[in-house]
Parts: sequence; C-alpha cells; structure tokens
Amino acid sequence: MAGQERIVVSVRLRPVNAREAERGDGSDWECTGPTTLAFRGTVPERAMFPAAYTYDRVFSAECSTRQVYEEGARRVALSVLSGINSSVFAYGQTSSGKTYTMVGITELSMSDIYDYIDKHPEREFVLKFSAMEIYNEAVRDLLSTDAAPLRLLDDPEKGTVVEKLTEETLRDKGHLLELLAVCEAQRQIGETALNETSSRSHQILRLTIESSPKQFTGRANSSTLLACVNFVDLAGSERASQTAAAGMRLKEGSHINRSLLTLGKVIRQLSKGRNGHIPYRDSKLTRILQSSLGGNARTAIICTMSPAHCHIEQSRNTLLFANCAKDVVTDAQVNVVMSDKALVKHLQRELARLENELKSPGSASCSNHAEALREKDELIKQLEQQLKELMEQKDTVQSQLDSFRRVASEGYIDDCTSRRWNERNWSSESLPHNASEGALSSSDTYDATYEEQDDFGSKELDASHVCRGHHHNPELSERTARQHQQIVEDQSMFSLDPTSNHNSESTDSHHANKEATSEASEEHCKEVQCIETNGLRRRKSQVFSPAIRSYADADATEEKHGESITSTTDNAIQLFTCDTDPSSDTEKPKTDESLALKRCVVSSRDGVLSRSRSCRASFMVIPNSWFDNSADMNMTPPGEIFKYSPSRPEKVRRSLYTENGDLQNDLSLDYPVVTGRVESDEVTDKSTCNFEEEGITSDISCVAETKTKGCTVSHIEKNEKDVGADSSVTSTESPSQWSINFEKKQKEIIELWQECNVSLVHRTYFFLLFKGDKADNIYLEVEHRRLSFIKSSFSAGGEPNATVTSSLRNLRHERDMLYKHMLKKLHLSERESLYTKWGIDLNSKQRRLQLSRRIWTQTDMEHVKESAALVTKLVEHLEKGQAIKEMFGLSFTLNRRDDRRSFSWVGA
Ligand SMILES: Nc1ncnc2c1ncn2[C@@H]1O[C@H](COP(=O)(O)OP(=O)(O)OP(=O)(O)O)[C@@H](O)[C@H]1O
Repeated sequence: MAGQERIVVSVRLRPVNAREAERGDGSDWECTGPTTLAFRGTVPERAMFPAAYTYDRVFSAECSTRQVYEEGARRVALSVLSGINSSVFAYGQTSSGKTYTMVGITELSMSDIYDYIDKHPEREFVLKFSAMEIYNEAVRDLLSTDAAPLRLLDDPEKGTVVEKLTEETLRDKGHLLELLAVCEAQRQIGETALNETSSRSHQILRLTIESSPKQFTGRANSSTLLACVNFVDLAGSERASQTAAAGMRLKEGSHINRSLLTLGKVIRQLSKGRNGHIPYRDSKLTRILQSSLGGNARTAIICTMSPAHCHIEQSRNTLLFANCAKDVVTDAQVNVVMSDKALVKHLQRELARLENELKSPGSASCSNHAEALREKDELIKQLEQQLKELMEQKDTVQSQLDSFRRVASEGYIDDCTSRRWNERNWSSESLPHNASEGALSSSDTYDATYEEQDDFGSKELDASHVCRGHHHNPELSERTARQHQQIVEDQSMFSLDPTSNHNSESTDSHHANKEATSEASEEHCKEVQCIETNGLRRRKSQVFSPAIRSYADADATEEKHGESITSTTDNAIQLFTCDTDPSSDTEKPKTDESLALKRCVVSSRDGVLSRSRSCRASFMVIPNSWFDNSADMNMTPPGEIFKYSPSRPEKVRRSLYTENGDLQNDLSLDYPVVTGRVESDEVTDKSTCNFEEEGITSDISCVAETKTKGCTVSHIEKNEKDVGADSSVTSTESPSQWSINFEKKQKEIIELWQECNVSLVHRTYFFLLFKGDKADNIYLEVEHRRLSFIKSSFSAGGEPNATVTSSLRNLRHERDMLYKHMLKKLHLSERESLYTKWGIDLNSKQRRLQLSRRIWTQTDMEHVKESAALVTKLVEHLEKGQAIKEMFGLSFTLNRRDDRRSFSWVGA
C-alpha cells in the first residue's frame, strides 16, 4: 500500500499563446507518446541535448487539465484519504501554465475527496484547510489578512510547522471553494514582462483530512487516519534576468530563485540517494515541503512548459529538473493515529450521543432504556423476595439445628446418661444387684439402631431420643422412625453404644470419648432401642427367678410410674426406653411409634425371654447377644457374659428353650433373637470373674480364658445336666457328632460372616472364643440364625440395600483402623514377615493397606486362623478404652458398685 516509491513526474505543454503566435514562435516539442517528449526544433546546439525525454506521463497542449489530473496527480492526491501524506507540485517557468494546472488539479482533487467522503458514510471525516505563501522567503498566511510573516517551528513529531497558520475546518465543499478564492485574492501578484498575472510567490494549499469509523467496532478497527495533501504552485523558475525585473522585482526574483535553487539542489541530491546532506533548511520552501521531498509522502510533480521556441532554455531546465525529480524516492507511510486516542474520541462521541438521547425523552432508544430499567427493577424485586424467603428458611433451619444440638449435647444426652447412671444407682439400691444388671435383655442388642447420619449431634440426638422414650421433640418422631427403619437393618444395629452403660465415670468419659473418638468409632457408636413385649414383661415375673422377679418388681415399679409398658395384645411390641428413669414416665414413647420402630424384637411368644433393659449395645455385642443374656450386657465384661449362675441356668434354659427342650420359636423368627442372661447377686458374686483381682488380661485371649474360668462352661455343663433331656440341642448329640456339627456350624458361620460383612474383630472374638465346647452350641446356633437373618435382610428387595452399603463402610472403617494399628503394634520385621506370609510384595506400595484389606477375606480355616491371630495382635495392646473408641465403641462395664470400671474386651 505504501512504502518507498518514486516521485511521479509528468510534463505538460501548454498551447502556444497569442503573443507567441504573433511572433511566429512555434512549438519545438512534440509528445511522441504518453511518456515521451521529443524536441522538434532546430537549434545549433541540438546535439548537446537529448532529442527525447521520458517521464511518467507527458501531456500535450491538447490535453485537458482533467486528463493531467487523472493520469498524473489523482492517485497521489487522493492518497490523503488513505492516511498518506501527499503533495502535488507544479514546476515551470513563468507563464508556462503552473497556476492554470494547479487550480484545476486542486479543484478536481477536492471534488473527488468529497465524493469519496460521500461514499463512505461509515467513517467520519474532518477536513481542515490552510494556505500559505512564501514570498521573498517569508511565510504568509493566505487565510489571514495579517501580512506578518509566520515563523517556522521544528516539531519532533510533525516536523516543520508554520506557527500560527490558520487552519480552517471545512464545513463542506462550498466552504472550501470560498477559501480558495480568498487564497487567490491574497496571493501576491505582480505583473512581469512574461506573465501579466505572474505569481511571484510559492503557494502551498494544504488540506488535512482525519477520518475514523463512526461506530466503535473494536480497537483494531478504531484507528483514525490522519494525513494532508499539499497543492504547491511554485513561482516561476526563470532566472531573474529573464524577467527583466529591476528593483523590487529583482529582489523577488532572487528570493524566488533561492527557494527554487534549493529545491533543485534537494531534488538533485535526493535523486542521487539519501547518503549526502540534503539542504532542506536552506530555504523556507524546502523546509516546509521537506516531508514531501523524499520523506513520508507521496509526491507528484507536474512540470509545465511553454512550447515556444524562445523558451527553449527554460524548457530544457525544466526538463532537467524533471529528470532529477523522477529519480527521487519517497517513503510514504500510512499515518495512523494512536488507537487509544481514537478510542477516547469515540467514547467522547458516544457520550455526546447518549447525552443527546437523554435530552430527547421521546427517542426510541430512551424508551428502550426505560423498559429495560423497569424489567430490571422487577427482577431485583423478585430476587429480593427470594432472598428474604431463603433467609427465613435458613433461620428456621438454623433454629431447628440449634435446638437439636442443644438437646443432643446438653439436655437429652446428659439426661439420658445421667438417667442411666441414676437408674443403675437406683436399680442397685432398690433391687438386688444382679436384678438390675440382669434385667437387661440381650434382645436389646438386636434393637440396636445404627444411625447413618454423619452428624454426630444428630446421632446423639436420636440416641437420646430413644433413650428417653418420648421425651423428645415430636417433630423428630417421624424422622426417628424412618431412621430406625433403616438403621435397624444395618449390621451395626448389633452394635452397642459403649457410652450407654459406662462405669461410674460413664458420663464424663462418655463426653470425653465423644470428642476423642475417631470417625470410625463414631460410626460404630450406635444406639439401640429396647423393645419388648408386654407378654414378655408379664410372664417374666412369673417365670424368672427371684432375681428376675426383683427386676420384674422394678418393672412393676416402672409401670407404676406409667413407664413404657403398653397394654396391648401379647404380640404388641413396644419401644421401651433404655433408661428406666421413673421420673420420665410421662415421656415414654407411644405405642404406635414403638411399633414403627420395632424391628429386632423379642416376640411376645418369647415369654420366657428376659426383658430387655439395656438400650445401648456396642458393635461387638450383637454377636454377643447370644452370650449377652444379661440385661446389662453392655455393662458387663465379656468374660462375665459366661458367668452363668449355678442357680440360674434353668432359667436361662427356660429362656432359651421350650419346655420340650427346643430352642424357642423366637429363635427361628425372622427377627434376630437374643438370649437373655439373668443373674442373681448371689450367683454373680460367686461366679463372676473378678477382673480386678485376677488382673484382667489385656488381649483377646482374656475372653477365652475368662470364658473357661469356671464361669461358664462348668455351669452350662452343669445346667445341661440339670436340664437333662430338655436340652435337645446338645443332649441328643454324641461328642463325635457334636464335633462334626460344630465344625459344620462354624464353617457356615464363617461363610455368613463373610457374606454379612461382619466386623473383623467380632469374627476374631467369636472365633477364638468358641472352639468347640459343647456348651457353645447355643451360641453357635444363635449366631448362625442371627447371621442368616442379616443375610436375608441384605438381599431384601433383590438387590443390595443401604444395609449392605453401611456394613461395607463399617468394615472398611475397621480395616482402616487395623491398618493404622499395624504401624504401632507390629515391628518392621513382623510386618515384613506378614507381608511375605500374606503374599504381599515387600516393595509394593501401600503394603500395610494391602494387608489390612486381606484380613478375613477368605473362609478357609487357615486364612481364618491367620486373620484372627493378626487381628488379635493388632488390638491386644491397645490402651484401655482405646479400642472401644476407635474400633468398636464397645465397653463392657462391670456395673457393680464395687467394680465399676470400664472394661474393654480387648484389654483393660
Ligand atoms: N494548458 C493551457 N491551456 C490554455 N491556456 C493555458 C494553459 N496553461 C496556461 N494557460 C494560460 O497561460 C497563461 C499563464 O498561465 P499561468 O498563469 O498558469 O502561468 P504561470 O506558470 O502560473 O505563471 P507565473 O509563474 O507567472 O504565475 C494564463 O493566461 C493561462 O490561462
């Protein structure tokens, strides 16, 4: 588009004027082609000059000014519209037609420029016009009446500028014509011998054009173009002597020549290249036109000639000048105004436009804006309303949450805990000790509810809710029922909450444990609910031993207080509050809700089973349900579970077996059934292992050992003798048959453990505890049925349910816990040995994790034994209570006044 290019040089011959014709001075020049001018004259020195001259274009006398313009100047002149500076010169001797040509070219250019503007409405054009005259090396403003010469200033960016030069912004084309007329009038005109209207000055008409897009379409398209075009009508180039001027005219000629001579020098120098000094500053003319002469401009020079023979010398000079000019190279560039400036201008225009619109309220755009504002106002109102509603909902929920938390953390739990503790005290004081302990039925373990909620407070809340019977927020009933509906299906429903029946430190330790308990332990800390039947309660007092009667008496007392006993049908199942605080009689659950909550219950037909008093069980106790024949199972160390009283077995038997010696039908119910344990003080005192005296062992073996410490086996065996044929389960089997049955049952249980995702510690505990003793049959039987029930609940609905998911999660938590303990409990050598033994690459990553994931994953006996041994190893040296919290939330508490201490089955 632009760049280095040569000055466009053309030559125009004017016609022979009348004066020349009168002298018979014919034309010596002939345009032999569009670009060639040939000398046809006859002169002696002809051989010294070229016969033909070639330029970009030569125009004969017959050519019109329009043709000269279009073919010799138009492209250059209109470059200004593209942001390129341009200049059109007329060079020639006086009376050769310079003014005649330039006037025409200027007008035509202006016309084309306005046409262009009209054809480009998308852009905005600003035209400014200025005119100056260089006369006797003085610059004068042709648009000003002030004849004072103007100074030339050097601007770093613009180059040479004429100080205080008038610059008129053109309104339209007519305005321009007016100004041109003014310039014509202002130009110094002096009559010479050659040209009666000879221009004695150099005239420069300058049109500056700035254009920019009217609409802002991005910074890339927002550039403003700024350029100027100079129309230069030089004074005559003839020598001063030739003008026959004298005096004032002589002076004019010398100045004229000075500028012209400098112009010639500059052109000649430029034609040779830019290496040498270019004497721009030697004259006003060359200073002002510096950029047009070899600078950032596109230039056209039209050399005018008189064809008359008498002007042959001047004509040759003109042609020599033209020859030099055509070798001059300029470097035209598009002048782009900085985009930021253009942007500012655009924004200013946009601001002005908007201001105008605002001043005109009825305008369409203003109407649109008003509509938009109304819509936005509506939207804001709607959003504000929504926000208000949301805030109200938030406040409501927050209030409820606060209430729940308050109830859970302060009221219910504390009440519940204290009531439990009070109850224990109360029971201990008002009832024979074992009655209060034995009053709790292992059936509770099946009532264990497993809160699936993550929120500990919520769990606590519901726990307390159940514990307190119906001393609760009625709004929670439905929710609690739903939760229990799910919870009870969970394997963890067999969990017993370790916090429920803690020792004398229970309340404090409960809260302390709450904080210290890990997530896993929280998962394992579950609530249980106590459900029993009226029939059971009623028959209990008739069938059980005095100790039981004592308990029944306590129940009677409770009933007297209106507590939880629902007088419905025998089959009616009632939710029973865990903590039978007489003071909370009025807070007992309603029968309907009890029914809604029932899942794992003791049937009313199970009239011989002891009633449950314990509402809380912990994880490991479910299984323990079957040796948890004690109502205070969760307050009893594992070993004590087996401390059947010599005087009690019959009642135990009766609670487990029908009169025919068969297991109670309850054991074959769909609901898991647990046996009850009832102890008398006397029996307990005699049979219960004294953990303090004996120093409770700190590993799982203690359980087995305890079991064999004459607390259970001998009594059971004795019981069997007592019961005799009544115990069909065992009495009908020979030792060898029992051994076979045991292995078969054990194998099935192991399989069921795997299928039911039973706690690994429970498996270990159970596996190590029951190794084939004949008296264990009942436990095996109950465990088997319990697991069968769980398995059936797993597949209820034909697909895995939440219970399965929950059990798997718990199992994973337990594995994680074992994984964590590996590092603490196993030396590196032990671990490496285990890795090798269990087929884990010693170099593999997550070796411990792999190991934890493989424990109890198979059912072959070898794997089971190894798994049990490993689990035992991992949990054996735990600090007192730690296992409870972190693994099982299990605490067997010796709930005796003289032996109130927390006991973990994994060690004290
Ligand atoms: N191509 C042309 N056709 C017809 N007439 C012309 C042509 N060129 C010039 N003339 C006439 O010649 C006369 C002198 O022309 P002009 O004034 O333009 O010369 P000039 O070069 O400007 O002289 P000066 O330098 O003295 O001003 C004018 O009367 C003009 O009308």
